[in-house]
Amino acid sequence: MKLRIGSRESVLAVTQSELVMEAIRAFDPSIELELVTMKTTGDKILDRTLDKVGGKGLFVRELDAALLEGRVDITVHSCKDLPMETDPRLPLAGFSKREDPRDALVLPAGKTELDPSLPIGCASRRRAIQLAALYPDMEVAPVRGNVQTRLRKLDEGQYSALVLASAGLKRLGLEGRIARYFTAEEMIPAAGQGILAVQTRAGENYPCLAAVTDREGTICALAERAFVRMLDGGCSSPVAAHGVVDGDTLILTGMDENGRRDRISGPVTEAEQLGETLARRMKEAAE
Ligand SMILES: NCc1[nH]cc(CCC(=O)O)c1CC(=O)O
Repeated sequence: MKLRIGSRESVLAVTQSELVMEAIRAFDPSIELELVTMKTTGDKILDRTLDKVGGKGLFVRELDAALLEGRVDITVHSCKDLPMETDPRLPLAGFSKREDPRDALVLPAGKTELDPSLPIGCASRRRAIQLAALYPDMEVAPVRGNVQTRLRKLDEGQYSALVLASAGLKRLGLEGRIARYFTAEEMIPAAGQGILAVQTRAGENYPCLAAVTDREGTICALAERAFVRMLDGGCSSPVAAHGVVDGDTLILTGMDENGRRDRISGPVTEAEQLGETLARRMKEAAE
């Protein structure tokens, strides 16, 4: 059997797809794996922040098309880049074990302190809202591009720091660049941050994907995504959600677009309902 894996072409996306390929290979070494990389709209438009480009799923559209047209068999995504609504023709077949979900502060190479005369580079409204509370005196300016591009802009002196996902930095072997971790309470992560999602075509069944799928990753992805979906937040909305599994209990913390926070807990078997209930409760409180 041969399996073609569709991925964005950034170093991080390829590294993540290789993690999935390794798990599949360990599960069944007889499966022939081929990585097919492509640029997505989100990779091509680099001069604007993505909420200005509009439209959801800027990092997935081309991969969805390749999957629908049969040019690839599965696609690998950062869960947090996926739109909250999924095309019934392209179900999410597995969520991985979660890498560190926290956001992190990265300083320019050689620096040990924030330069107050330069902005913190961050293109996500979710991060910007929470940064304002953590660093009330610092300016925030947008930065785009893949992780390597952003780090280059940082090191060239355009920013005092960047806020990036620890997960991406760790997977790229760049953990050493992290100057400060924000706890998930200080900065609630994006829904699905640190989790990989595997997408397939409806009707296809790949038993090897069991090797990629993780119980806690799945519970958190489902609950966090349900929360954001119910609040009507896309992948570029400032809405944040973070789940923690403790035995059979899920503790889910959410933030709405006004920066209000709330928390719910309940059985892991009701992950999506907990996300929806928390969102409904926060909507009502905001009215
Ligand atoms: N939006 C870009 C993106 N998508 C996934 C990650 C990191 C990996 C992850 O969170 O799973 C990143 C980079 C970042 O936010 O720093």
